[in-house]
Amino acid sequence: MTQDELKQAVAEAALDYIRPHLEGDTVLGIGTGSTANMFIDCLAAVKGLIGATVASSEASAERLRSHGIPVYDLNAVDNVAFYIDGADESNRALHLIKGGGAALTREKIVAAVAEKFICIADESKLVPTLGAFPLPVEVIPMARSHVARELVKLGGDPVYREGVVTDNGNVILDVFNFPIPQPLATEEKINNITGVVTNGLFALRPADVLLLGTSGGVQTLYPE
Ligand SMILES: O=C[C@H](O)[C@H](O)[C@H](O)COP(=O)(O)O
Repeated sequence: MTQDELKQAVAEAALDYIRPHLEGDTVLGIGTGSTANMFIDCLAAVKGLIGATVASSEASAERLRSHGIPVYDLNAVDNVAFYIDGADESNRALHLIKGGGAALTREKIVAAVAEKFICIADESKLVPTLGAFPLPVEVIPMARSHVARELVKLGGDPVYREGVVTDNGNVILDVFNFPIPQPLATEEKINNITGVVTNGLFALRPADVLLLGTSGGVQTLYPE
């Protein structure tokens, strides 16, 4: 199976997973990226079963609206039942690296609010140790050089993602050559650098379930 076919399979599996829990007023959190886009397209077929969505990026909000699916401001909802999103990497504890599409901060906010975070990914994303994928860090623009120097002190090799401005008006540093054996400690350490908005590690709030697309079918993984 191609990577796109695996992503389509997990998007459909996510819909099957949440469908029995949908009530007319259920609010869903929707992630960002190619896998989340496939989920949005699946959701369109059952949009009458949900109340509304909140989106982790302007791009996802636009795609949801194009299907006639209502998108609310997060401040206007009391509860988000499920957050469905992809990832750039996951380990077996379901700690993730996210932000390849620069949406990490809003993704982290919606994930923090959600009762259950369902991660959807193809099998290439499951790794023993996080960090082969460069870790995205969202940074206030004036702090870029300072944060880069601090990331070098932590042992990484930060690279400015040229030409990218986040939905929040900030910039991204991608940290290369930075294996992450202790995601919780690393997430906290990087977030403590002045000028960092947040980093793409989701360890303090990991996924609750990973639907992993493999050539043998979709596997349902829980944190180990
Ligand atoms: O900022 C982007 C997000 O964290 C995405 O969830 C992540 O990059 C995975 O994207 P894709 O589903 O396109 O591989």
